[in-house]
Amino acid sequence: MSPTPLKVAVTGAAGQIGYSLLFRLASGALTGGAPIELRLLEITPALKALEGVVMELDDCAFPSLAGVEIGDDPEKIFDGVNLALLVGARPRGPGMERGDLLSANGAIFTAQGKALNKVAADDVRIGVTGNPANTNALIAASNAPDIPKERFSALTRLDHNRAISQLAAKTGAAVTDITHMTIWGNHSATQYPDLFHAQVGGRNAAEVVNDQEWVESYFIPTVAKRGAAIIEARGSSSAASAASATIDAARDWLYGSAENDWVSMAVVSDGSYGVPEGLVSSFPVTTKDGDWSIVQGLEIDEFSRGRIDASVAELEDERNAVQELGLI
Ligand SMILES: NC(=O)C1=CN([C@@H]2O[C@H](COP(=O)(O)OP(=O)(O)OC[C@H]3O[C@@H](n4cnc5c(N)ncnc54)[C@H](O)[C@@H]3O)[C@@H](O)[C@H]2O)C=CC1
Ligand SMILES: O=C([O-])CC(=O)C(=O)O
Repeated sequence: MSPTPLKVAVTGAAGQIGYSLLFRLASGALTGGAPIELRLLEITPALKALEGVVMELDDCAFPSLAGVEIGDDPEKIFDGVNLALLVGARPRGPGMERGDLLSANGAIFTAQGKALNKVAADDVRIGVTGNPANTNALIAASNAPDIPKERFSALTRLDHNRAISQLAAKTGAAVTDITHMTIWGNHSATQYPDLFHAQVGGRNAAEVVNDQEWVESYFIPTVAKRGAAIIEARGSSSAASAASATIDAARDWLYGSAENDWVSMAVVSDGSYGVPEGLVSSFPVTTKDGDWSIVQGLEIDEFSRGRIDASVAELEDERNAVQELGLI
């Protein structure tokens, strides 16, 4: 008998990220080919477009796709889901920061948090991609009091992957030689991609690069502002790379991160590294069997401390703003 399919909800399924994400999920990229059932949530006016996407999913005849359900009612779509990928939200346009989306998108995550609280499976994990991702995860978690807060995370894996790619290009190493990369803080222009703990072929990345000017003036801003550069070039925000990172993050969370390495995930802070408890902030984490733990004991020098603190201060401002809006 084939195993019970993993029930995965995707919100905003008719959007640009959805158009890449659904086909990767259905082809087995998350489950390694084990059966997956897709539960796709959209707003009512987008359901017709979503029907077209489902026709295309059918036409791929993916062996691992065990079923697809679509709808506009979160309580129906989230019923019994083991994983919810919350992608659906308005993207930013040119000249906007992701934080500008707080009030527009915050309400979506209040309603979805409540629905997940009511109907999701007991083992549910919730990954938030929709921006501003960290604070949307905080909103969803705050509205789902029966789901442990550790089950919510926000996506900084795209930033993590961007940082790996930039470091590989600079050093001539293969991406597979880059390990121990960390994104700290918010998925925003204040994020801190940290080269001081990263490694290239087992050697300290900052020492291999040996160019603090490149780190400060090129590497950090290129990674932190990559989303804006893509919007500028493409006219719309990153989609296929965001879908790919959403899968990388979910796969590692459910099935475990690589031995002798770590990944970046925005998770609820327990106070580690001076990040106030309760904020959803990106940390170096290892994952195993659906649980994550923050890597402990890393030395944080003055430069890194300043960068982490600046991003965390922005997260505190976002938390205050959504508190004032009554969303948490
Ligand atoms: N964390 C990250 O690394 C990244 C996050 N993003 C964010 O992901 C989000 C989605 O991006 P795109 O797919 O490009 O946007 P899009 O506009 O193409 O698609 C969003 C979809 O969400 C749907 N939607 C809106 N409200 C909804 C609701 N209440 N329930 C269900 N669906 C709803 C819309 O109808 C639309 O089809 C944006 O907020 C974007 O900024 C994008 C790239 C990277
Ligand atoms: O920049 C944006 O608005 C979309 C996004 O989050 C990213 O590409 O990192």
